Amino acid sequence: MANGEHGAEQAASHATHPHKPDLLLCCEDLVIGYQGQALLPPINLQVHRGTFLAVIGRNGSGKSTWFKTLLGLQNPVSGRVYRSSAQVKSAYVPQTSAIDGMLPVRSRELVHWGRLTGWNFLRPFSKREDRQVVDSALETAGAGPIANRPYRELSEGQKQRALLARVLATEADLVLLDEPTAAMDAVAERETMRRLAELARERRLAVVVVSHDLRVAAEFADQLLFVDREAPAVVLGDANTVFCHPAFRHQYGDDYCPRHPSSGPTLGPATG
Ligand SMILES: Nc1ncnc2c1ncn2[C@@H]1O[C@H](COP(=O)(O)OP(=O)(O)OP(=O)(O)O)[C@@H](O)[C@H]1O
Repeated sequence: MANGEHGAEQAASHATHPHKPDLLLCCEDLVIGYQGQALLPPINLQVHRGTFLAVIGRNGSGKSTWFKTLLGLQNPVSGRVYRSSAQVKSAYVPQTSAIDGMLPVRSRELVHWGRLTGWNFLRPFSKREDRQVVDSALETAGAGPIANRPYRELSEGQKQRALLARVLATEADLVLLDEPTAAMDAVAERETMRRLAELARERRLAVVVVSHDLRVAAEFADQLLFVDREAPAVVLGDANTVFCHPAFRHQYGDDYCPRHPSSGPTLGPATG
């Protein structure tokens, strides 16, 4: 997660957007990349409360870089990221855990820390409300049974659940998860994605997840964002729109597209 490329440009890339109900975040002609070199065509999209967006694409296509740019950890090459208000609270679980695996804490404490700021972490479980939120987050993430186990003794998939619970306990408006199910078995992955979709709807959160399981992503996400450096292309839409796009079929084949179209939209930058 560490990134040394903060700069003066960063402040300019985040500004308050005129109020719109449910709008949390907006990318406007956002070009992501490094050292001024674009990785992808411009990204245009809006992230609203109550929605679940899955980001898909081959390795190295720029998914994590987009997350880092949304979070202000990486400067855009050009374009803007707007938040609808300065109060929009984001939570992020990076792809490779930034949590030290040797930390001598139980999962429950790790989740509780997600709610604390400053030195408060020295006063664990001070409020009943905190305990309830932590229990609910552990339950939602399917981490209830491992709540009292030391984090360092967990399997990778169990660690992912504990980290997911930690993010949920922050009660953020916008939750960004970079491959949260990568180390889970197929049953746990489906269950986690289902819970995330429910969470988005019930708690009016925006959940954005990077996933390499295309069918599970399509089953639960409201929209897919497909990014591809080879075409290059950025395609936003429902599963059929994305899976039948020529750039997607070029990478993943025709099997995902129910129409198997012989011709489709022109290959190239496509933003939604
Ligand atoms: N700090 C950096 N400086 C320069 N290039 C970088 C930096 N970090 C990543 N890259 C490059 O940017 C490209 C996109 O990387 P990114 O991690 O965003 O891909 P990804 O889609 O998340 O991949 P994966 O599915 O493998 O996690 C890659 O070619 C990567 O090598």
